[in-house]
Amino acid sequence: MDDIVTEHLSKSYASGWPGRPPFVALDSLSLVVRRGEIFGFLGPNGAGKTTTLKILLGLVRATSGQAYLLGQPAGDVATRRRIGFLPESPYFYDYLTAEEFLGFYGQLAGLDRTAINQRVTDLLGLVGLTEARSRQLRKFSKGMLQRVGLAQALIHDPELIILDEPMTGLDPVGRKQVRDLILSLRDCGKTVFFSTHILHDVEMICDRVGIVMKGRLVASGRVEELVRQDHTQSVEVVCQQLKVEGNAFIHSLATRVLQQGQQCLIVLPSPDAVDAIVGEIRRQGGRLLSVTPHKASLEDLFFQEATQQASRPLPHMTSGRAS
Ligand SMILES: Nc1ncnc2c1ncn2[C@@H]1O[C@H](COP(=O)(O)OP(=O)(O)OP(=O)(O)O)[C@@H](O)[C@H]1O
Repeated sequence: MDDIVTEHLSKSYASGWPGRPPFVALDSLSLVVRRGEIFGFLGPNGAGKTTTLKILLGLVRATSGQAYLLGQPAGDVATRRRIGFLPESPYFYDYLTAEEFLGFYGQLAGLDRTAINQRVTDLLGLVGLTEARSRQLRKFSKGMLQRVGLAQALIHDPELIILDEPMTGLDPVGRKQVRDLILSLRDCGKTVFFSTHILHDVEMICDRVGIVMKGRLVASGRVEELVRQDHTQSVEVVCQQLKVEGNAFIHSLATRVLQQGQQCLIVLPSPDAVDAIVGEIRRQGGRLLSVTPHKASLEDLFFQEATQQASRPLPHMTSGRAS
């Protein structure tokens, strides 16, 4: 079962200037988030992440394309009750205590007093804020606020949880706490869809990832699969007692050659040339010390896509209506 499906989702914003074409924030974005998985929606600033999330939640209307959540069209009111949402910059009522804040959202969700009390206790425990139950939110750190915000998104025990940049602005400890929370939500059978521009968080916890750049989904899949697709995997060969200067054969195969004293580092663009280089090192009387494949990371893939997208002109609509 798929919890989120988007089909050719596009969104253009009116430019606000007469004669200037609308700005295309989303360009035919199709993705699928499966039940019970953690899906990271990764992209740089302005890529269209928040726009996508707002469309999913029915807060913004797509210019074209379809979006379904839990099998129903995005914006469906009954389905909204089964979804939890943490916005990028949530507003906190400073003078409420954590308990009052969550109680307020419990009331909005239509829970009765007994259910609210139980839920608030459970959630404060889950997010590690039991001790701060009666403390006003104005006395909370940023990390604590983010965790109470997450508790707010979970007050009605939703099946699908959508989080907009939940780790942004947190220190490493705060980020780990939020990551652990997301993992524990998956353990409880929830589906989590979160946007971020922090690669490390995606690599650490996501089952699958979608990379969005300039409104387009440029890659999607399991992190290992995406990285494997990347053919730029390089290999570092380290050897001794080899004079590389003037060796045209080595220079023709290597992307980088560094001689430091007796030691020499040869970087190859792919594993294909390893045999030839090792043979040449031996022929020249060198001593092979190590051959280390450099596994391409999500970061490499991200930057590769970013560089390609940067050379693409900004999307503008030439016709059609923006809303
Ligand atoms: N209401 C709006 N009117 C006009 N342009 C908008 C509007 N909302 C967003 N945009 C533009 O659409 C593009 C995508 O914005 P969006 O907020 O979806 O990106 P994002 O990936 O969430 O970025 P960030 O990580 O900075 O929050 C940006 O260029 C933004 O300036």
